[in-house]
Amino acid sequence: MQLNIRQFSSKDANFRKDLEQLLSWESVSDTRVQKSVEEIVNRVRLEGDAALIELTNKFDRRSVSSAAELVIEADELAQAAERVDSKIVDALKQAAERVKSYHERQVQPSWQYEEADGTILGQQITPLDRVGVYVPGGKAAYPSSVLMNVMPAKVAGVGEIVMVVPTPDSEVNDIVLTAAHVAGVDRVITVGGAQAVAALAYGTETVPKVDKIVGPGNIYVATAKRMVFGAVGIDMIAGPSEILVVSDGESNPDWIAMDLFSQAEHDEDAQSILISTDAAFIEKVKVSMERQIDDMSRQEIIKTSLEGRGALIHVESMEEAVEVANIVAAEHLELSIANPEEWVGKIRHAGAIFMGRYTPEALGDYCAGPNHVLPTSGTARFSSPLGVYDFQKRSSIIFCSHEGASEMAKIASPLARGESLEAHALSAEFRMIDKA
Ligand SMILES: NC(=O)c1ccc[n+]([C@@H]2O[C@H](COP(=O)([O-])OP(=O)(O)OC[C@H]3O[C@@H](n4cnc5c(N)ncnc54)[C@H](O)[C@@H]3O)[C@@H](O)[C@H]2O)c1
Ligand SMILES: N[C@H](CO)Cc1c[nH]c[nH+]1
Ligand SMILES: [Zn+2]
Repeated sequence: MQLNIRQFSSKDANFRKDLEQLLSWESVSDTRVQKSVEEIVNRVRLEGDAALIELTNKFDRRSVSSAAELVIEADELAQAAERVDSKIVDALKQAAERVKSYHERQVQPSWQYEEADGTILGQQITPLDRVGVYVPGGKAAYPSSVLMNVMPAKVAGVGEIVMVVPTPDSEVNDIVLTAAHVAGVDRVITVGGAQAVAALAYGTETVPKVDKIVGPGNIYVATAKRMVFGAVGIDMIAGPSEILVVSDGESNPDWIAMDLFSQAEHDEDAQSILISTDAAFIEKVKVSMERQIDDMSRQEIIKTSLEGRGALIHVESMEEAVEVANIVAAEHLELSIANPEEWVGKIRHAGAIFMGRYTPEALGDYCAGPNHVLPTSGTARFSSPLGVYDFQKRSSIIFCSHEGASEMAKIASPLARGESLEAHALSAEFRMIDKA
Protein backbone atom coordinates (compact mmCIF):
# COMPACT_ATOMS: atom_id res chain seq x y z
CA MET A 1 0.00 0.00 0.00
CA GLN A 2 1.32 3.42 -0.92
CA LEU A 3 1.85 5.81 2.00
CA ASN A 4 1.86 9.57 1.52
CA ILE A 5 4.03 10.51 4.45
CA ARG A 6 5.37 14.04 4.73
CA GLN A 7 9.06 14.14 3.89
CA PHE A 8 11.40 17.04 4.40
CA SER A 9 15.00 17.97 4.88
CA SER A 10 16.75 20.36 7.24
CA LYS A 11 18.18 21.99 4.12
CA ASP A 12 14.72 23.10 2.94
CA ALA A 13 14.21 26.85 3.12
CA ASN A 14 10.95 26.33 5.05
CA PHE A 15 12.28 23.63 7.36
CA ARG A 16 11.56 25.40 10.68
CA LYS A 17 8.08 26.40 9.54
CA ASP A 18 7.31 22.88 8.30
CA LEU A 19 8.50 21.43 11.59
CA GLU A 20 6.40 23.87 13.57
CA GLN A 21 3.35 22.97 11.52
CA LEU A 22 4.00 19.26 12.03
CA LEU A 23 3.98 19.77 15.80
CA SER A 24 1.18 22.34 16.07
CA TRP A 25 -1.71 19.90 15.95
CA GLU A 26 -2.84 20.07 19.57
CA SER A 27 -3.77 23.73 19.58
CA VAL A 28 -5.90 23.27 16.45
CA SER A 29 -7.65 20.27 17.95
CA ASP A 30 -8.13 22.05 21.25
CA THR A 31 -10.56 24.64 19.91
CA ARG A 32 -12.56 21.91 18.18
CA VAL A 33 -12.90 19.77 21.28
CA GLN A 34 -12.86 22.41 24.03
CA LYS A 35 -16.52 23.36 23.79
CA SER A 36 -17.89 19.85 23.88
CA VAL A 37 -15.66 18.87 26.82
CA GLU A 38 -16.75 21.98 28.73
CA GLU A 39 -20.37 20.99 28.26
CA ILE A 40 -19.75 17.38 29.37
CA VAL A 41 -17.77 18.42 32.47
CA ASN A 42 -20.41 20.95 33.56
CA ARG A 43 -23.23 18.48 33.11
CA VAL A 44 -21.55 15.81 35.25
CA ARG A 45 -20.63 18.38 37.90
CA LEU A 46 -24.21 19.62 38.18
CA GLU A 47 -26.26 16.46 37.46
CA GLY A 48 -23.99 13.68 38.83
CA ASP A 49 -24.90 10.07 38.06
CA ALA A 50 -27.80 10.98 35.77
CA ALA A 51 -25.50 12.81 33.34
CA LEU A 52 -22.77 10.19 33.73
CA ILE A 53 -25.19 7.44 32.69
CA GLU A 54 -26.62 9.42 29.78
CA LEU A 55 -23.20 10.40 28.40
CA THR A 56 -21.81 6.88 28.85
CA ASN A 57 -24.76 5.45 26.92
CA LYS A 58 -24.23 8.03 24.20
CA PHE A 59 -20.45 7.93 23.74
CA ASP A 60 -19.80 4.26 24.54
CA ARG A 61 -22.96 2.93 22.87
CA ARG A 62 -24.33 1.34 26.04
CA SER A 63 -27.78 0.97 27.56
CA VAL A 64 -27.17 1.36 31.27
CA SER A 65 -30.15 2.31 33.40
CA SER A 66 -28.64 2.50 36.90
CA ALA A 67 -25.25 3.68 38.14
CA ALA A 68 -24.75 0.40 40.02
CA GLU A 69 -24.30 -1.28 36.62
CA LEU A 70 -21.17 0.81 36.10
CA VAL A 71 -19.34 -0.49 39.17
CA ILE A 72 -17.06 -3.56 39.32
CA GLU A 73 -15.94 -4.42 42.86
CA ALA A 74 -12.61 -6.04 43.86
CA ASP A 75 -14.04 -9.58 44.16
CA GLU A 76 -15.29 -9.45 40.55
CA LEU A 77 -11.79 -8.44 39.45
CA ALA A 78 -10.42 -11.62 41.02
CA GLN A 79 -13.06 -13.67 39.16
CA ALA A 80 -12.02 -12.10 35.83
CA ALA A 81 -8.45 -13.30 36.44
CA GLU A 82 -9.74 -16.89 36.48
CA ARG A 83 -11.14 -16.51 32.96
CA VAL A 84 -7.86 -15.26 31.44
CA ASP A 85 -5.19 -17.46 29.79
CA SER A 86 -2.59 -18.31 32.45
CA LYS A 87 0.27 -17.22 30.13
CA ILE A 88 -1.18 -13.71 30.05
CA VAL A 89 -1.76 -13.71 33.81
CA ASP A 90 1.88 -14.76 34.31
CA ALA A 91 3.11 -12.06 31.94
CA LEU A 92 1.03 -9.46 33.79
CA LYS A 93 2.52 -10.58 37.09
CA GLN A 94 6.09 -10.46 35.72
CA ALA A 95 5.52 -7.03 34.21
CA ALA A 96 3.97 -5.80 37.47
CA GLU A 97 7.01 -7.04 39.39
CA ARG A 98 9.46 -5.28 37.04
CA VAL A 99 7.47 -2.03 37.13
CA LYS A 100 7.25 -2.25 40.93
CA SER A 101 10.96 -2.88 41.31
CA TYR A 102 11.84 0.13 39.13
CA HIS A 103 9.43 2.42 40.96
CA GLU A 104 10.57 1.35 44.41
CA ARG A 105 13.80 3.19 43.63
CA GLN A 106 11.79 6.41 43.25
CA VAL A 107 10.40 6.49 46.79
CA GLN A 108 11.29 9.75 48.46
CA PRO A 109 11.60 9.37 52.22
CA SER A 110 10.85 12.13 54.71
CA TRP A 111 13.98 14.01 55.68
CA GLN A 112 15.16 16.48 58.27
CA TYR A 113 18.28 18.13 59.64
CA GLU A 114 19.14 19.77 62.94
CA GLU A 115 20.87 23.12 63.33
CA ALA A 116 23.41 23.85 66.09
CA ASP A 117 20.81 25.48 68.39
CA GLY A 118 18.44 22.49 68.18
CA THR A 119 16.16 23.86 65.47
CA ILE A 120 14.90 21.06 63.21
CA LEU A 121 13.89 21.56 59.57
CA GLY A 122 12.72 19.06 57.02
CA GLN A 123 9.98 17.61 54.86
CA GLN A 124 7.38 15.02 55.79
CA ILE A 125 6.36 12.93 52.79
CA THR A 126 2.87 11.41 52.76
CA PRO A 127 0.94 9.39 50.17
CA LEU A 128 -2.29 10.72 48.69
CA ASP A 129 -5.49 9.45 50.29
CA ARG A 130 -7.50 8.60 47.16
CA VAL A 131 -6.56 8.69 43.49
CA GLY A 132 -8.48 8.16 40.28
CA VAL A 133 -6.72 6.22 37.56
CA TYR A 134 -7.87 6.74 33.99
CA VAL A 135 -7.26 3.71 31.78
CA PRO A 136 -7.99 4.34 28.11
CA GLY A 137 -10.31 1.96 26.32
CA GLY A 138 -11.87 3.57 23.28
CA LYS A 139 -9.90 2.09 20.40
CA ALA A 140 -7.80 -0.48 22.24
CA ALA A 141 -7.74 -2.08 25.69
CA TYR A 142 -4.73 -1.24 27.86
CA PRO A 143 -3.99 -3.74 30.66
CA SER A 144 -0.41 -2.46 30.59
CA SER A 145 -1.64 1.06 31.38
CA VAL A 146 -3.41 -0.33 34.44
CA LEU A 147 -0.07 -1.59 35.77
CA MET A 148 1.79 1.59 34.83
CA ASN A 149 -0.73 3.80 36.64
CA VAL A 150 -1.42 1.68 39.66
CA MET A 151 1.97 0.20 40.62
CA PRO A 152 3.60 3.56 41.47
CA ALA A 153 0.49 4.52 43.47
CA LYS A 154 0.77 1.27 45.41
CA VAL A 155 4.50 1.77 46.00
CA ALA A 156 3.75 5.27 47.31
CA GLY A 157 1.14 3.83 49.71
CA VAL A 158 -2.00 5.53 48.34
CA GLY A 159 -5.02 4.72 50.52
CA GLU A 160 -7.63 4.01 47.85
CA ILE A 161 -7.39 3.58 44.09
CA VAL A 162 -10.48 4.06 41.92
CA MET A 163 -10.00 3.07 38.29
CA VAL A 164 -12.17 4.24 35.41
CA VAL A 165 -12.14 2.59 32.00
CA PRO A 166 -14.64 2.89 29.16
CA THR A 167 -16.28 -0.30 27.91
CA PRO A 168 -17.57 0.63 24.45
CA ASP A 169 -20.55 -1.49 23.36
CA SER A 170 -20.50 -2.95 26.91
CA GLU A 171 -17.48 -5.10 26.07
CA VAL A 172 -15.61 -5.60 29.32
CA ASN A 173 -12.01 -6.67 28.79
CA ASP A 174 -11.08 -9.45 31.24
CA ILE A 175 -7.34 -8.80 30.81
CA VAL A 176 -7.84 -5.19 31.90
CA LEU A 177 -9.76 -6.38 34.97
CA THR A 178 -7.08 -8.98 35.68
CA ALA A 179 -4.40 -6.30 35.53
CA ALA A 180 -6.50 -4.27 37.99
CA HIS A 181 -6.63 -7.32 40.27
CA VAL A 182 -2.88 -7.99 39.98
CA ALA A 183 -2.09 -4.32 40.68
CA GLY A 184 -4.51 -4.06 43.62
CA VAL A 185 -7.20 -1.64 42.42
CA ASP A 186 -10.02 -1.15 44.95
CA ARG A 187 -12.89 -0.50 42.54
CA VAL A 188 -13.41 -0.17 38.79
CA ILE A 189 -16.05 2.08 37.24
CA THR A 190 -16.75 1.44 33.57
CA VAL A 191 -16.93 5.00 32.33
CA GLY A 192 -14.56 6.91 30.09
CA GLY A 193 -13.87 10.16 28.31
CA ALA A 194 -14.45 13.64 29.72
CA GLN A 195 -17.45 12.40 31.73
CA ALA A 196 -15.24 9.97 33.69
CA VAL A 197 -12.70 12.69 34.44
CA ALA A 198 -15.45 15.05 35.63
CA ALA A 199 -17.01 12.33 37.83
CA LEU A 200 -13.66 11.68 39.54
CA ALA A 201 -12.96 15.39 39.93
CA TYR A 202 -16.29 16.46 41.44
CA GLY A 203 -17.73 13.17 42.67
CA THR A 204 -21.20 11.82 41.87
CA GLU A 205 -23.59 9.71 43.95
CA THR A 206 -21.61 6.62 42.80
CA VAL A 207 -18.13 7.84 41.91
CA PRO A 208 -16.12 9.12 44.88
CA LYS A 209 -14.34 12.44 44.48
CA VAL A 210 -10.60 11.82 44.33
CA ASP A 211 -7.59 13.94 45.26
CA LYS A 212 -5.75 13.42 41.99
CA ILE A 213 -6.47 12.00 38.53
CA VAL A 214 -3.68 10.24 36.66
CA GLY A 215 -3.43 8.39 33.39
CA PRO A 216 -3.40 8.88 29.64
CA GLY A 217 -6.26 9.17 27.22
CA ASN A 218 -7.44 10.71 23.99
CA ILE A 219 -7.93 14.41 23.36
CA TYR A 220 -11.28 14.46 25.24
CA VAL A 221 -9.64 12.99 28.31
CA ALA A 222 -6.60 15.27 28.08
CA THR A 223 -8.76 18.38 27.63
CA ALA A 224 -11.02 17.40 30.55
CA LYS A 225 -8.02 16.83 32.83
CA ARG A 226 -6.72 20.26 31.99
CA MET A 227 -10.17 21.70 32.75
CA VAL A 228 -10.65 20.10 36.18
CA PHE A 229 -7.12 20.87 37.37
CA GLY A 230 -7.46 22.91 40.53
CA ALA A 231 -10.53 21.05 41.77
CA VAL A 232 -8.21 18.01 41.79
CA GLY A 233 -4.55 17.39 41.08
CA ILE A 234 -3.53 15.88 37.75
CA ASP A 235 -0.33 14.17 36.73
CA MET A 236 0.28 15.66 33.29
CA ILE A 237 -1.26 15.87 29.86
CA ALA A 238 -0.57 12.42 28.38
CA GLY A 239 -2.40 12.41 25.07
CA PRO A 240 -2.08 10.50 21.80
CA SER A 241 1.12 8.47 21.62
CA GLU A 242 4.27 9.70 19.88
CA ILE A 243 7.55 8.23 18.76
CA LEU A 244 10.60 9.93 17.35
CA VAL A 245 13.28 7.61 15.99
CA VAL A 246 16.76 9.00 15.38
CA SER A 247 18.70 6.63 13.13
CA ASP A 248 22.25 6.65 11.83
CA GLY A 249 21.09 4.55 8.87
CA GLU A 250 22.70 1.33 10.14
CA SER A 251 19.64 -0.27 11.73
CA ASN A 252 17.42 -2.82 10.03
CA PRO A 253 14.84 -0.71 8.10
CA ASP A 254 12.10 -3.27 8.84
CA TRP A 255 12.68 -2.87 12.57
CA ILE A 256 12.50 0.92 12.35
CA ALA A 257 9.38 0.78 10.15
CA MET A 258 7.69 -1.42 12.76
CA ASP A 259 8.81 0.87 15.60
CA LEU A 260 7.09 3.74 13.77
CA PHE A 261 3.96 1.60 13.25
CA SER A 262 3.95 0.62 16.91
CA GLN A 263 2.86 4.06 18.01
CA ALA A 264 0.88 4.93 14.88
CA GLU A 265 -1.39 1.93 15.53
CA HIS A 266 -2.61 3.47 18.81
CA ASP A 267 -4.64 6.24 17.28
CA GLU A 268 -5.26 8.23 14.09
CA ASP A 269 -3.94 11.18 16.12
CA ALA A 270 -0.71 9.41 17.16
CA GLN A 271 2.55 10.79 15.77
CA SER A 272 5.52 8.82 14.40
CA ILE A 273 8.59 10.64 13.10
CA LEU A 274 11.88 9.34 11.71
CA ILE A 275 14.98 11.52 11.61
CA SER A 276 18.06 10.20 9.85
CA THR A 277 21.38 11.46 8.60
CA ASP A 278 21.09 8.93 5.74
CA ALA A 279 18.66 9.84 2.94
CA ALA A 280 18.93 6.38 1.34
CA PHE A 281 17.99 4.76 4.66
CA ILE A 282 14.87 6.92 4.89
CA GLU A 283 13.82 5.57 1.49
CA LYS A 284 14.46 1.99 2.66
CA VAL A 285 12.25 2.56 5.71
CA LYS A 286 9.51 4.02 3.51
CA VAL A 287 9.65 1.02 1.17
CA SER A 288 9.53 -1.31 4.17
CA MET A 289 6.52 0.51 5.63
CA GLU A 290 4.67 0.27 2.30
CA ARG A 291 5.36 -3.46 2.23
CA GLN A 292 4.66 -4.28 5.87
CA ILE A 293 1.50 -2.24 6.26
CA ASP A 294 -0.43 -4.69 4.09
CA ASP A 295 -0.09 -7.30 6.86
CA MET A 296 -1.06 -5.06 9.74
CA SER A 297 -4.45 -5.62 11.37
CA ARG A 298 -4.73 -1.95 12.30
CA GLN A 299 -3.58 -0.70 8.89
CA GLU A 300 -6.32 1.94 8.59
CA ILE A 301 -5.36 3.62 11.86
CA ILE A 302 -1.64 3.36 11.01
CA LYS A 303 -2.15 4.86 7.56
CA THR A 304 -4.27 7.76 8.82
CA SER A 305 -1.80 8.51 11.59
CA LEU A 306 1.29 8.33 9.35
CA GLU A 307 -0.24 10.37 6.55
CA GLY A 308 -1.81 12.95 8.83
CA ARG A 309 0.81 13.42 11.49
CA GLY A 310 3.90 11.38 10.55
CA ALA A 311 7.12 12.63 8.94
CA LEU A 312 10.42 11.40 7.54
CA ILE A 313 13.12 13.99 8.08
CA HIS A 314 16.60 14.06 6.60
CA VAL A 315 19.24 15.97 8.56
CA GLU A 316 22.89 16.73 7.83
CA SER A 317 24.45 15.54 11.08
CA MET A 318 23.78 13.93 14.45
CA GLU A 319 24.13 17.41 16.01
CA GLU A 320 21.25 18.56 13.85
CA ALA A 321 19.24 15.41 14.68
CA VAL A 322 19.63 16.15 18.38
CA GLU A 323 18.64 19.78 17.86
CA VAL A 324 15.43 18.72 16.10
CA ALA A 325 14.73 16.03 18.74
CA ASN A 326 14.96 18.71 21.44
CA ILE A 327 12.46 20.87 19.55
CA VAL A 328 10.04 17.96 19.10
CA ALA A 329 10.35 16.96 22.80
CA ALA A 330 8.72 13.61 21.97
CA GLU A 331 7.01 11.26 24.36
CA HIS A 332 9.32 8.45 23.21
CA LEU A 333 12.71 8.96 21.63
CA GLU A 334 14.57 6.01 20.13
CA LEU A 335 18.28 6.57 19.57
CA SER A 336 18.82 3.78 17.05
CA ILE A 337 22.49 4.57 16.61
CA ALA A 338 25.84 2.90 17.23
CA ASN A 339 26.87 4.99 20.22
CA PRO A 340 23.74 6.18 22.06
CA GLU A 341 25.66 6.76 25.30
CA GLU A 342 27.66 9.51 23.56
CA TRP A 343 24.51 11.40 22.59
CA VAL A 344 22.03 10.75 25.37
CA GLY A 345 23.44 13.55 27.54
CA LYS A 346 22.66 16.06 24.81
CA ILE A 347 18.94 15.18 24.84
CA ARG A 348 17.21 17.78 26.98
CA HIS A 349 13.56 17.06 26.19
CA ALA A 350 11.97 13.61 25.86
CA GLY A 351 9.54 11.58 27.96
CA ALA A 352 11.61 8.40 27.69
CA ILE A 353 14.85 7.71 25.83
CA PHE A 354 15.40 4.26 24.31
CA MET A 355 19.07 3.66 23.66
CA GLY A 356 20.51 1.48 20.91
CA ARG A 357 19.25 -0.82 18.20
CA TYR A 358 17.91 -3.50 20.57
CA THR A 359 15.68 -1.23 22.62
CA PRO A 360 12.36 -0.87 20.84
CA GLU A 361 9.86 1.44 22.46
CA ALA A 362 7.41 -1.47 22.70
CA LEU A 363 9.46 -3.10 25.47
CA GLY A 364 9.08 0.07 27.51
CA ASP A 365 5.33 -0.01 26.90
CA TYR A 366 4.96 -3.35 28.64
CA CYS A 367 7.67 -4.50 30.93
CA ALA A 368 11.11 -2.82 30.94
CA GLY A 369 10.17 -1.15 34.23
CA PRO A 370 10.01 2.62 33.64
CA ASN A 371 6.54 4.09 33.33
CA HIS A 372 4.83 4.30 29.95
CA VAL A 373 2.60 7.17 31.02
CA LEU A 374 4.66 10.01 29.62
CA PRO A 375 4.25 13.64 28.65
CA THR A 376 3.11 14.19 25.06
CA SER A 377 2.65 17.16 22.68
CA GLY A 378 5.98 18.75 23.59
CA THR A 379 5.14 18.87 27.31
CA ALA A 380 8.29 16.83 28.01
CA ARG A 381 9.89 20.30 28.08
CA PHE A 382 8.47 20.69 31.58
CA SER A 383 6.88 17.35 32.62
CA SER A 384 8.26 13.98 33.67
CA PRO A 385 7.13 10.35 33.44
CA LEU A 386 4.42 9.26 35.86
CA GLY A 387 6.16 8.09 39.01
CA VAL A 388 5.91 7.46 42.73
CA TYR A 389 6.51 11.18 43.27
CA ASP A 390 3.12 11.88 41.62
CA PHE A 391 1.42 10.00 44.45
CA GLN A 392 3.37 11.59 47.27
CA LYS A 393 3.10 15.08 48.65
CA ARG A 394 5.32 17.05 50.93
CA SER A 395 4.72 19.03 54.12
CA SER A 396 7.44 21.27 55.45
CA ILE A 397 8.54 20.54 59.01
CA ILE A 398 9.77 23.37 61.24
CA PHE A 399 10.66 22.95 64.90
CA CYS A 400 12.32 25.96 66.57
CA SER A 401 14.28 25.65 69.77
CA HIS A 402 13.84 28.68 72.04
CA GLU A 403 17.31 29.89 71.07
CA GLY A 404 16.60 29.30 67.37
CA ALA A 405 13.29 31.19 67.55
CA SER A 406 15.02 34.08 69.28
CA GLU A 407 17.69 34.35 66.59
CA MET A 408 15.22 34.00 63.69
CA ALA A 409 12.95 36.64 65.23
CA LYS A 410 15.79 39.14 64.76
CA ILE A 411 15.54 38.47 61.02
CA ALA A 412 11.75 38.11 60.78
CA SER A 413 10.87 41.21 62.82
CA PRO A 414 12.42 43.88 60.55
CA LEU A 415 11.12 42.04 57.47
CA ALA A 416 7.58 41.95 58.92
CA ARG A 417 7.74 45.63 59.84
CA GLY A 418 9.02 46.36 56.34
CA GLU A 419 5.80 44.77 55.10
CA SER A 420 3.79 46.77 57.68
CA LEU A 421 2.55 43.53 59.21
CA GLU A 422 2.73 44.33 62.91
CA ALA A 423 1.15 41.13 64.23
CA HIS A 424 3.74 39.10 62.34
CA ALA A 425 6.53 41.16 63.88
CA LEU A 426 5.13 40.90 67.41
CA SER A 427 4.46 37.17 67.07
CA ALA A 428 8.13 36.65 66.27
CA GLU A 429 9.39 39.18 68.87
CA PHE A 430 7.39 37.52 71.72
CA ARG A 431 9.68 34.48 71.28
CA MET A 432 12.90 36.48 71.75
CA ILE A 433 14.97 35.48 74.77
CA ASP A 434 16.25 38.99 75.33
CA LYS A 435 13.37 41.25 74.30
CA ALA A 436 15.28 44.49 75.04
N1 LIG B 1 0.69 8.58 26.80
C1 LIG B 1 0.43 7.37 27.27
O1 LIG B 1 1.03 6.92 28.22
C2 LIG B 1 -0.62 6.52 26.63
C3 LIG B 1 -0.82 5.17 27.01
C4 LIG B 1 -1.84 4.44 26.39
C5 LIG B 1 -2.62 5.06 25.43
N2 LIG B 1 -2.36 6.36 25.10
C6 LIG B 1 -3.17 7.09 24.17
O2 LIG B 1 -4.45 7.17 24.76
C7 LIG B 1 -5.39 7.33 23.74
C8 LIG B 1 -6.53 6.38 23.97
O3 LIG B 1 -7.62 6.83 23.23
P1 LIG B 1 -8.93 5.98 23.03
O4 LIG B 1 -9.83 6.82 22.21
O5 LIG B 1 -8.56 4.64 22.57
O6 LIG B 1 -9.53 5.78 24.50
P2 LIG B 1 -9.97 6.81 25.63
O7 LIG B 1 -10.43 5.97 26.76
O8 LIG B 1 -8.94 7.82 25.91
O9 LIG B 1 -11.23 7.58 25.03
C9 LIG B 1 -12.46 6.94 24.82
C10 LIG B 1 -13.56 7.90 25.26
O10 LIG B 1 -13.48 9.10 24.50
C11 LIG B 1 -14.75 9.70 24.52
N3 LIG B 1 -15.08 10.19 23.18
C12 LIG B 1 -14.81 9.61 21.99
N4 LIG B 1 -15.32 10.36 20.99
C13 LIG B 1 -15.95 11.42 21.57
C14 LIG B 1 -16.65 12.56 21.07
N5 LIG B 1 -16.83 12.74 19.77
N6 LIG B 1 -17.12 13.45 21.95
C15 LIG B 1 -16.93 13.29 23.28
N7 LIG B 1 -16.27 12.23 23.81
C16 LIG B 1 -15.79 11.32 22.96
C17 LIG B 1 -15.77 8.66 24.90
O11 LIG B 1 -16.32 9.01 26.12
C18 LIG B 1 -14.95 7.38 25.07
O12 LIG B 1 -15.35 6.63 26.20
C19 LIG B 1 -4.68 7.09 22.42
O13 LIG B 1 -4.44 8.33 21.83
C20 LIG B 1 -3.37 6.44 22.83
O14 LIG B 1 -2.34 6.79 21.95
C21 LIG B 1 -1.41 7.08 25.68
N1 LIG C 1 2.70 3.54 23.89
C1 LIG C 1 1.69 3.87 24.87
C2 LIG C 1 2.09 5.15 25.54
O1 LIG C 1 2.16 6.18 24.65
C3 LIG C 1 1.51 2.83 25.92
C4 LIG C 1 1.05 1.50 25.45
C5 LIG C 1 0.21 0.64 26.07
N2 LIG C 1 0.12 -0.46 25.32
C6 LIG C 1 0.87 -0.33 24.29
N3 LIG C 1 1.44 0.86 24.34
ZN1 LIG D 1 2.37 1.79 22.71
